[in-house]
Amino acid sequence: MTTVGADDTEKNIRSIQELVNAGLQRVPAVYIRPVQERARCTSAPNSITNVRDHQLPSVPLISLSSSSRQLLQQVTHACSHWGIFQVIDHEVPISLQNQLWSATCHFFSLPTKTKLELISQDPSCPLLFSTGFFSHEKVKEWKDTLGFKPNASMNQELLPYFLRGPMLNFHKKMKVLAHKLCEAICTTLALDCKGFCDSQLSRETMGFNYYPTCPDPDLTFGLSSHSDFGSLTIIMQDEVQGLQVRKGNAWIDVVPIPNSFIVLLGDQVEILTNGYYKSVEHRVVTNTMKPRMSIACFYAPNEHEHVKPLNQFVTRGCPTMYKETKFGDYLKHGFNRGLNGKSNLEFSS
Ligand SMILES: O=C(O)CCC(=O)C(=O)O
Ligand SMILES: [Fe+2]
Repeated sequence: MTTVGADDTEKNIRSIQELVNAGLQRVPAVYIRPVQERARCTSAPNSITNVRDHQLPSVPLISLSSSSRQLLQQVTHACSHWGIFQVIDHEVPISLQNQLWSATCHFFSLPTKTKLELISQDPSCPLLFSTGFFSHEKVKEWKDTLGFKPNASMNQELLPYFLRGPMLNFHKKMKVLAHKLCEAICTTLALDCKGFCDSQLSRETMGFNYYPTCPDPDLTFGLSSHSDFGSLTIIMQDEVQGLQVRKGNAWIDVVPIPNSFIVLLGDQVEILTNGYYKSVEHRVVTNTMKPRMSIACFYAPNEHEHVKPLNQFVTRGCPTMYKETKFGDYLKHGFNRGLNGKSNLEFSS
């Protein structure tokens, strides 16, 4: 087994997966979190309970084939107490999910050089491969990501042949699911569904995440604590546990359930509802045993859209908590600042 020393790995890092496959035995310095930010640290001033130490509630599980009354009750509960739920009976064919998993596994099994060759430099190519979350982040995340940003003028021919079909078909099915979920959420808020969903789901992106095994999971995160910048995120995760959500003072594991999706409320829902529904803080921890993969579909307003609390959520007893902000500026601020809990909401405060 080759040993890759920390010093070899700090320049030009393109793929953490490649370093791990080459036998990396220590976490390189650029991936090491300051002590107070680590997952298991109990001496941090605002330290929160380690999820494994206590008997904690689990993330709500909702069947989309429930009666509409039951469905709305469950969505109301999940959105007002959690900002996250898992759904089953969603009508996204398991065969399509499996096709996309196989294609994604194949992509991540390729050498970094081949991965990069598959991603065209043509500006109309909607794909981007990266390590960590941002190219300029101070401490890197323990993950590699293939980002997909579909748009009307993208050249589909530039998508790698083995990913093209499953990716585009899955993206189409997930849009239908996103609308269904958004309509349920709107109904619980007594809002005009069409206008709300059309604007909040108009910017679509997908992230294919690969979290390699880590020699010392206590030192690093697959993805550090954050809330999503957009409105709604739907995640398909494999059978390897790693995603955790913050509930009060505890981090709770989102336990993998076969043929389910995870639904998360993002910051724009919190802004529009003036904090009535809140975005959920979440993170991904790594492990020494098995790599983890997830596919996240992000829905958000267009970048030119201005977002502010809707009138019906602003009352004398509940004055406006957020100022009007252009979503493009919110996004830019978040990307420049990096992931840090729910702090990006301060930009709109
Ligand atoms: O990998 C996951 O389960 C979570 C991914 C995530 O939170 C994100 O990409 O924003
Ligand atoms: Fe996220």
